[in-house]
Amino acid sequence: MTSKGPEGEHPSVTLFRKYLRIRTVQPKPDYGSNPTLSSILLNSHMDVVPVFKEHWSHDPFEAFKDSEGYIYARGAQDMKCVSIQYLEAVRRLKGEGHHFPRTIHMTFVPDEEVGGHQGMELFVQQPEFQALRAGFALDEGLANPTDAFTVFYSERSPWWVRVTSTGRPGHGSRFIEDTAAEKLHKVVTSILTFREKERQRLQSNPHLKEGAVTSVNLTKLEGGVAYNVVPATMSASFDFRVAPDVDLKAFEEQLQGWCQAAGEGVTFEFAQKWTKPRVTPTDDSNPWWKAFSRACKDMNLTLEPEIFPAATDSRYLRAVGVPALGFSPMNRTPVLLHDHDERLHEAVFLRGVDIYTRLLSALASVPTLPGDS
Ligand SMILES: CSCC[C@H](NC=O)C(=O)O
Ligand SMILES: [Zn+2]
Ligand SMILES: [Zn+2]
Repeated sequence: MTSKGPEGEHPSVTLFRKYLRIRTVQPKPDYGSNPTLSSILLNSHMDVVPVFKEHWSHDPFEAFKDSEGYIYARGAQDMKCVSIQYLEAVRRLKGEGHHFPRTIHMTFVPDEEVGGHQGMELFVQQPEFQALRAGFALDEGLANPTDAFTVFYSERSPWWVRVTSTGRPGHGSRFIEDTAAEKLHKVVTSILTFREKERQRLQSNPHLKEGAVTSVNLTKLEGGVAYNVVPATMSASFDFRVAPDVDLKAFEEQLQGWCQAAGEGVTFEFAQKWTKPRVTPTDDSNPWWKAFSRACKDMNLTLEPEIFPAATDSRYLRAVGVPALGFSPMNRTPVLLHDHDERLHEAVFLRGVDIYTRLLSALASVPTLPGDS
């Protein structure tokens, strides 16, 4: 028996008819694609963050679907949804027999959640990456609880800073001068004062979104050996997320200034220091944005362009000159990445496949650009 297509036609006949529709007429045959054009890169990371199983309503690795259609799992939003949506959209386009001028590549990379140092950071330096000839990339975004979809055109730079303070040790019963703790306290106060200023700046200006200001959190305090021993060294660790418009040299000098003002023997070191923030233009000067936003408009989707508040692999792509947008098509969905009970409604997931299908057609059809060889 031969299987029949949706309209009862033999699939071989359907394929034959699709081939006939491609206008390969001499003297200007349309072979469908143009491998000299730069490609579209669809990136997603495979790793997920750890879970606190006891806080979950369902096993985070079972992908339980409740009676309403919510799928619970670590990675449901960040970002296994996107990986499968890419694959399904490409499968659909291939199944429908589409051919586009530009090649679409998909990358499934490791280690994004721990900084991408053995993942995308390394990959973009390899000849295999160059060989993809990526002209534009899509990567992850965030859910949006409203009807709109958020799209990210830049990111804040992660600066993970450890401040170490050294001072005079001694017996815990005495008023010792110049202790590590009091100097560290000064630095902590300076940094938390800066934090409050940025928080206020964000709060008082409705036009500013989270990613447009610099955030910082005190995330670790270390030092000390016993109640009655004044330690000679103590440290405080901070997670800074520096807005892309900040002068990074001046910002580092500010850090230096806070440490110096606290006294002798206060130094800082970096555990992460991103210094190449890039912005992908979101106006019609950027043909990729034009195609992306146009396709969204055609689907009646409302876009909210923003700066990604944390860090993704997009920063490595943008830094090597590949314009990138961070987009996870999840509207009417609370932002639950890295949270307990991370979940996604199946209808939102499926609509995402439709959205990518349209977006990919538009992006892979962007006509020849000056940069294309
Ligand atoms: C400094 S690399 C850390 C990358 C991480 N990415 C996702 O959460 C983040 O904390 O933003
Ligand atoms: Zn992610
Ligand atoms: Zn993540």
